[in-house]
Amino acid sequence: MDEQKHRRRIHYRGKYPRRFEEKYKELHPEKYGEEIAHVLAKGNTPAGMHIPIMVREILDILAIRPGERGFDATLGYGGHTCAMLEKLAGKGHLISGDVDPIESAKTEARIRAKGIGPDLWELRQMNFCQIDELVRETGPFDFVLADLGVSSMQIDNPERGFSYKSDGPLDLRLNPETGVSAAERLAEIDMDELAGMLTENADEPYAMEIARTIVRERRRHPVQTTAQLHELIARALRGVRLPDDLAGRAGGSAKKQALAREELVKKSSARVFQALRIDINQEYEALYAFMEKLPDALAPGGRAAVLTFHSGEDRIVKKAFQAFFRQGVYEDIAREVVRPTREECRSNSRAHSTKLRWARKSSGQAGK
Ligand SMILES: C[S@@+](CC[C@H](N)C(=O)[O-])C[C@H]1O[C@@H](n2cnc3c(N)ncnc32)[C@H](O)[C@@H]1O
Repeated sequence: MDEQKHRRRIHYRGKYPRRFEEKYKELHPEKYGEEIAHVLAKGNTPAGMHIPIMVREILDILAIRPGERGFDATLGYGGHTCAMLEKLAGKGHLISGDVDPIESAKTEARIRAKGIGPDLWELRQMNFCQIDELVRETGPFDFVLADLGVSSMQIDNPERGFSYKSDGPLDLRLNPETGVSAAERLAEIDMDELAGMLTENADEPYAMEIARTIVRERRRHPVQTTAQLHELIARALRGVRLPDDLAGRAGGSAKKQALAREELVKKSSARVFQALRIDINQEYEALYAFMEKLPDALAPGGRAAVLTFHSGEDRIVKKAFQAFFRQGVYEDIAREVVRPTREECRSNSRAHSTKLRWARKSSGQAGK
């Protein structure tokens, strides 16, 4: 009995693990293979990993042949990079970029541990909006992939502040070594600009209520953690009428009404975090520049695929592909957005909102 208690104390300090590293056994795949398989079977992503989305569709579109040269603009956990490297079959060259120095270093170590050397694969810590500078050095690519947004490792790590689900500093920078954190941004932005940002970047229906509450409350308590921001969103929504769909489901039951309000706060929180992330990382500006520079980064006949996760991103990608197609720069583009299969969405809950678009550069075109 005593021995059992003693063993418990070693495994769990207190009823709940206090640190991210303790909570997630999945962070040590070598020790906890079974737990990881269990998490995957439930359609969830094990902590510290990212499951690549629409790999088969992307490989079909990019039609990579051994000997070609490519650029993966968003390395992340390296799932797509590894799938593309397999297609190269040891011949050709792939460069993978990412702005995040923290996760890139870990991914690089994992890829090098597979015995893949710099002659075949290189990492660049860079923003993909600088693709033109890269191409000046390397020459144009036969294939380019961009899988936008954030990786599961970034979202799941409370130290990065990407999610309200566990408390941590309100940072949200893809590269914490530069720029301002979300906490710093929230300390100085004025109310109208904040409301505008929430509407423009995430279609937040309660943008003004949330902006007003944040600006009023920050005088007394600067917003420095993810939990504080979540609490302010909940406070801002306390007085609002439940939208019809949630109210209808809740009916007259007080318990169901409370659950419906929780759901409302959860949805708004997800949107507010998304809007802030887009703002402080200047994601729309980066994507716009990337899409503008992409034609010159592709060799004649070169293929590009872009995965997006919300309507703001998809709009920029769609418009750029269509505009260059009309000019004859691309000889073909996706007429319809490509979506993940139902099976993929079931096995990876993070695939639901994914949209894939592609373009092929005209064979006769060197530059735009
Ligand atoms: C969805 S994840 C990519 C996952 C990856 N395809 C995989 O298989 O693991 C998106 C990645 O893009 C990076 N990223 C986002 N915006 C970027 C930008 N403007 N330039 C470079 N990397 C960016 C993020 O840091 C993140 O690692």
